[in-house]
Formats: sequence, C-alpha cells, structure tokens
Amino acid sequence: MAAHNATHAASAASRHTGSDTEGARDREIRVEQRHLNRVYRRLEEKIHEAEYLMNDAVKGGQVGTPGALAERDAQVFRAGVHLNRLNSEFEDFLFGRIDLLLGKDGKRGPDGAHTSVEPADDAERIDDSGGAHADIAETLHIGRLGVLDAEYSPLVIDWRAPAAAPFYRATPVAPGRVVRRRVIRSKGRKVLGVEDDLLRPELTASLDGEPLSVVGDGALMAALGRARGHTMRDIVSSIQAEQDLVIRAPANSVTLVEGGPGTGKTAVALHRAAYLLYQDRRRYAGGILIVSPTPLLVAYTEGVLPSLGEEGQVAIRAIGSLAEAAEVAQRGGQQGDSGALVYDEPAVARVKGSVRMARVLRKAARGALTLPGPAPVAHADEGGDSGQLAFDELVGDEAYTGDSRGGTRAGNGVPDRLRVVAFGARVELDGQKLRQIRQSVLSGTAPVNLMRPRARRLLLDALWSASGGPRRYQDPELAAEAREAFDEDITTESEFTDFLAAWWPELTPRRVLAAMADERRLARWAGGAGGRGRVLTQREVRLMARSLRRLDAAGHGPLSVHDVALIDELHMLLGTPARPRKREADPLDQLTGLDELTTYADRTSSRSSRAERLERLRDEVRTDYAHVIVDEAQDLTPMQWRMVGRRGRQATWTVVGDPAQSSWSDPDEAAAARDEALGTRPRRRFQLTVNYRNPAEIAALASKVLALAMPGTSPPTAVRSTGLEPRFVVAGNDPGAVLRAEVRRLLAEVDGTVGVVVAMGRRTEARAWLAELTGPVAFGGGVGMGAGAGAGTREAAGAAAGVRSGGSGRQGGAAGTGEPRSRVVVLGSLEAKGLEYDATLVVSPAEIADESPAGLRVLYVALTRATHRLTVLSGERDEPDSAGVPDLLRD
Ligand SMILES: Nc1ncnc2c1ncn2[C@@H]1O[C@H](COP(=O)(O)OP(=O)(O)OP(=O)(O)O)[C@@H](O)[C@H]1O
Repeated sequence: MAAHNATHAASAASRHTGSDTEGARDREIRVEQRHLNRVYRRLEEKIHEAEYLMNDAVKGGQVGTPGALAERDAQVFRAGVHLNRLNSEFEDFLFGRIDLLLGKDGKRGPDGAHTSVEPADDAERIDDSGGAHADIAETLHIGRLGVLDAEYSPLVIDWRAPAAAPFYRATPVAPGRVVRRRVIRSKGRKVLGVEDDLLRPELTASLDGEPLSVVGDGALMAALGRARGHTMRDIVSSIQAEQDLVIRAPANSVTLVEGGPGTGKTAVALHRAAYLLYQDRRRYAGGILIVSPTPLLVAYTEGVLPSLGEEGQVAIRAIGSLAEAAEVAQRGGQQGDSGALVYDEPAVARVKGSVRMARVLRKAARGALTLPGPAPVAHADEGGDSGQLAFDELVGDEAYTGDSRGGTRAGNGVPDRLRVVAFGARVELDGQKLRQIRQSVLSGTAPVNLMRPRARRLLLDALWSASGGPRRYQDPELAAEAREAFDEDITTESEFTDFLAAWWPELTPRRVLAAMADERRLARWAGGAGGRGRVLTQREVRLMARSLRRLDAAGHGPLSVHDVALIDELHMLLGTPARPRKREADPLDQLTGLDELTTYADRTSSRSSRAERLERLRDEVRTDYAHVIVDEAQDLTPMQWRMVGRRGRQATWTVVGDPAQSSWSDPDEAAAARDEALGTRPRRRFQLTVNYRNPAEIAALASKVLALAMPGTSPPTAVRSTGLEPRFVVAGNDPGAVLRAEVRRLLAEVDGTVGVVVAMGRRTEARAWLAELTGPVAFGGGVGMGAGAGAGTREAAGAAAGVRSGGSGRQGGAAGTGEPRSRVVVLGSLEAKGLEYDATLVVSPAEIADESPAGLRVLYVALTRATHRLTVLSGERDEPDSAGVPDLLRD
C-alpha cells in the first residue's frame, strides 16, 4: 500500500461543511434517493413474484397427489411469507453505505460483494508531489435485509453479513478498504439526510471520475443528537467498532462484556441476538433468552428486535418472571403475567438471594410433606407482624412421635397411622413404621413429588408384611399371585388412596414457600445438618418468615422478585410436572435454502399475532435455550444465577454488566454462582469504554460517586458535552413544593421525559408530592419495599416504560405535547436500572446510598440516567454545602 501523506489531507476528498453544504447535501440526497428507488422497484418485483408464486401454487394444488398438495402448501406459505415481509415498511430500510478501494483479490462472497478486507497493492496512485489518489472500486449499501438485483448483484447488504462489517469496524487508524462511510436517514421511500465519515482524509478519492463528496459531521453524533422515541431504538446505523466486535463475537463459548453506564451494553446485547440468528438460524431455532432486570426495561427494549427483523425466536424476560408462568402468576391477584413486581427490603433480599437458601429449600421441599392438607385461605395482613397464617400453630416432622391425637391423624392433620382392610382382615401401620418408610424414600435424590410411586410401593410392602402374607405363602409363584391380589385389593380402597394423597401430597413450590412464613418451621429447615451449623441466623429467619406473610397458606399472593428464584429452585426440588414444551418446527427448514428476504419473524407473523406469540413464550417452560443473554448481570443474586443457569445448560452465553452498578451486597458470592452457572465453557472478555448517554458534565459528577463506590475504577469516556452543569437544590422545610418546582423547571427545559429517582422507601411519599403536579404522573413498576402491590400493575409498568424513553421526545406522542402526565416518571432507585431520561432529578443521594450495603453503587446508577440535564435535590441528611452540593458529591 502506498504511504499516506498527511500534507495532502486538506486537499483530499471534497468535504462540504461550509456554505456549499446545503447544495452538496441535496445533491448527495438525490444520489441516495435514486438508489433507494431502485431498491423499492426491486422489492416490488419480488412482491409480484411472490404473488404470482402464491396464485400459481394455489392453482397447481387443486388436484394431485398428497406430495403435490404438500408442495403446494409449502409454496403458498413461502410466498405468503415473502409478501408479508416485503409489504412491511421500515423507517429506514436502507441506512448505510461504504465506498471502498479495490480489494487485494477479486473474490466475491455469496452476497455479491468483494470479500477482501485489505486494499490491493495498486489501489492507490502516488503523484509526483507525493499525493495519494485512488478510484472508488466498489460501493455497498447496507440495510436491514439483503436485496439482490435481477443479475444477483447486491443492491442492499444485510447489516449482519460479513461484507457489512467494515461499515462498523473501519476507523481512521485501521480503515481497510473503506474510504467513506455514509449513514443515510430515510423514512419509508424518502431519503431525508446523509452524514459522512471520511476514513482516509489524506487520500484524494474519486468516484466515477468526480471527487468524492463528504457531507456532515459523522454518523455517531448525528445519531446521538437525534430525538429519541418512547422506546429504545436500534443503533444499527451507528454501531461503533468496539461494540461491533462484541456483536459479531463467535458464540461457541461465553462472551463476557463489561462497560460503564451508557456504553451500549443493552443495545449491543440486543443486536447480538439478531446477529446470532442471522449467522446460524438453524442452531438458534432452539431459542435465545434475554434476561433483563425489570419489566420496565423489558418494555423499553422489546421493540428493538422487531425493528431488526427478528423476534420470534427471542424471549426477553424480566428476572422476576422467569420461573414457570403458572407458578409466578397468582390467581385473582394483581400480578398477572408481568411476573413479580414486589421488591423485598434489602436485608430480606440478602437472605433470599444468598446461595445458602439452596440448602434451606432442599430441607423445606422434604419437610413440607408433613404440612397439613390445603388450609383455608387466610390472607395475611401485609403491613406488620399481626398477619397470622392458618397453619401457624402447626408443627412439622416432630409431630410424628407416635402420639396419635385424633385417631389416624396427628395434631397437624397429617395421617400418622394407616389402617386398611385386605382379604377381609384389618392391617395397620403405626406412626413409627410410617416415619421409617418416609425416611427411607427420602434418602433418595429424586424430586419429592416424583418419589411418591416409591413411597406407595414401600407402604404396600410393609402392609403385606404386617398382614403376615410372606409367612403364609412358601411357594414363590403362589406368593407373587397372592401379593398381586393383595395390592389390588388395597389400592382400590379409598382408605389407602386418601391416605397416600394426605401422607405424600403433591406439593407446589408456592405452597412450600408459603410454609416458610412460619418462623418455627423455617428455623427448623434452616437449622443445619444434625443441628450443627445453622444455615440462617435467627434474625434472618425472622425477616424472611415475616416477608412471606403476604402469601396465604396455599401460596397465593404477590411474590417478590427474589421469591421467584426460590420458586424456581423449589420447582426443581419438587419436580412439579412440567407442561410439555410446544416447540415449533420451522417449516422452512425443510425447504431448500433460505431466501435473502425472509426471517423467522416473517414466517411467524403471517400465522399469529405478536401477542399470541408472546403468550406462547410465556407459557413455555424452557430449560434448553440455545443462547442465553444476561443484561445487567452484576445484579443477579446467587439464587437468580442458579435459576438462569438451569435455562442454559446446553447454551452458549453472552453476559453483559457493570460491577460498579451492582445492587447485590456480596459480589464474590454472586461471582461464584455465576461461574457455576457458566460451567467450564471458555470465556472471551470485552470492555466497552465510551459513554453514549451522559454528557461529560453529568458523567464527571457521577464519577465522584464511582470513586467512593469502587475506588480505582475508571469511568467510561463521555462522547459529548452539552455545557449544562448539574443543578443542586436544597429541599428545605417543604420538600414536596421544591420537588414540584424543580420538576416543572425540567419539564420546561427538555422536550421529553423527566425521571425522578428516589430511595425505594421514599416512593409513596414522592408520588404524593408530585400528585399535585398538573395531571397524574406515571410511576415505575414495583411496589413499596415489603408493601402490597399497589402500583405494581402492568399499566403502571407500561405507562412508565412508555414515557421512559430518555430521548427528547420531539418525535411526537404524548412526550411532545408538553403534558406532564406522561412525561414525568417516579422511580425507586432499583427500578431505574438500565433506563434513561432526558432529565433526571435525583432526590437525596444520601438516602439512596444509605438504603443498602450496595447503596453507593445504586446511587451511581441513579446519577447516570440523564441524557441532557441532571438536578440533585438534597435534604438535611445530605449535608449540603452553601452551593447545595451534598457531601457525597463534593470533591
Ligand atoms: N453506537 C451507538 N450509536 C448511537 N447510540 C448509541 C450507541 N451506543 C449506545 N447508544 C445509545 O446510548 C444509550 C445507552 O445505551 P445502553 O442503554 O445500551 O447502555 P448500557 O451500557 O446498557 O447502560 P447502563 O449500564 O447504564 O444500563 C442508549 O440510548 C443507546 O441507544
């Protein structure tokens, strides 16, 4: 390659940023418009082809053999899918273009583009004065789907194809063949704008004999400056090189991605899912699971994959709705299918999330066999200690001491004696014998509900012995016959079947969890083997038992986010029969080859509505995903890692997170659980370093908290600056009035959303303070710590998610109307995870920091949510200085 000569940089390609910008821009827009018109003409041809195929197939299948009919169905289906896809208009179907030098070899890939990454040796010419010149040898347009023209030349390259990689990867330091990278903004069939990056400024490049034109300031800034919508947008047109490396990383292992706030981890995770499906659709037909921390973040992000043409095989689930839907959803309650929305207070969350719970649950799953039959529903008082459950006075295994109060039932209502009549004689097993049998069965390792057949067999053996049967029949054959008749005699008697149902009941995870609301019982289950080594302290037992009193005896009632992992663990220990998985065969897999214009979304969207598909995903018990993506991985507790791990035993993984934002108090314990979930698979690590969300002014303030929370950790570099410093205000005697005034101020300053982030325990109060603001305010999903599920409705989650876009909201919708109703969101600090707002108002940093052992890291999250403006409101506890700057945020 010829050496680059910096002295020619100024005279290189013609950059239009001055007064001639508009003319040049219009000219370039016209050029791209012509190309887009060609693309749409080609798409229309494909639509006609598809329609023709469809009609032809329908006609051709009127008569014929079953084989011909099947062929017709396949053809009709395929054509329908085409039509469906082609008819769906993208906001920006075509979004990129790269102009390339001649490649090293002349080889072309399947999409018709040259494959060589490096330029040919003679791609550049050096003139007498040492200046480098080159002709553009190849121009590629990048879009959401690949389109070939009638001669099989590429009109549009799919963004995930190898040929599109240079669009994302090329930098001025390592440009490869790329001379100019262009981002094209279009809506439907109309090109609205172009932004260029020149990657070889030292080169004088020409295209078709004309100097290469360069318009605008570059793709990224254009993308970041654009108004944001109500939900997360894809970043397909401005993926940066370090992000692209993650998106396209090979998936045969574990991809671990770390990066500070706003570095695009969530965006990258979503694009990676789309990329993996494109790369190997057959392999990922097994499904991709994306685990998200909150329903709010799910609602915010779930539109990204459909915008990339993918959704059918990707399930985005909040960690609180990951367990089997039937277990999590409460009947007749507020939760519906949003999963758990209740947050436990930090001390309780710490107990429930700890890996020690696995030992407690193992004991509970066995011990719960001696719970009485379903107790009458008794709703506990949510608020305090007064909630007593119907089975509060009951005791567990210790009841079996041969004391047979009440005939055949122990004081706890569980039978402690079995009396049956066989062959006309009464046969009986006493409490001690029954205990022996139970212990013998429980010495096995099978799930408790699946041990019942063995328990039944041992009971029959014991009854046979007690009846004297073995002594009466010397001849083995006669003995076997008599035993068979004996068993049949007994097992058809209701005494026996009723006994078995009560003595070895089928347990549900909810019921066992609810049983832990009894402090004495829980203390026993948490007692450690042989009374040695208590698993939970007395205080932990008390806290946990109290938190479970929101469930009735059968386990109905709202689950907390942390309860869900316990339910899932119990599900495994009990072996509640799983509903069969309704796995869909991909009908196109059987056809030859996949057309460049189809995706799985095509194939499914013609068959069922999106809602139905989501419903189906929710109903499935999936333990065999092909790839698992964990977002905000730093927040998973050890028990949650166990739950997620069970869903990806055979999977490859992508794990994205930021230790500095972890709300979990014991990162070492969580890391050990994570390692166990990921097993011995090799790891590939990536670091994202650029903050695309926060302006430098806000990032600088947040980095002060980072220095306290994680000394020695470098914050990511903010990519832009607004000149707007964070504002500090002291609440004084009337915090409500000050808060309202500050919110009004922010509403006037930004066009879009305002997120008010408060300590979890302050949410109800903050909501009341803001209720006086004109119009109601949307509140974050979730409910008060340990309180009822008042605000945890789907509507609240939806409303909050709907306005939480973090963009300026100028794109229209309620955010653009100036109505406070849908522009202000009140969130607890834990609910703010992953979200972003145009402006954020953080109320009392000290209160947020003091709320849990991980409080400083939670505060770091709160301070990094704003895309434009940040206000910090301090109370006395914050010890603000004369400028209102709280102690925690001073230098
Ligand atoms: N390459 C990019 N081009 C345009 N916008 C981008 C790019 N990368 C990230 N962004 C934007 O930056 C914002 C932050 O991205 P994202 O939420 O994925 O970051 P994150 O690392 O998950 O943050 P956090 O850790 O705070 O949750 C989003 O608005 C996203 O669209």
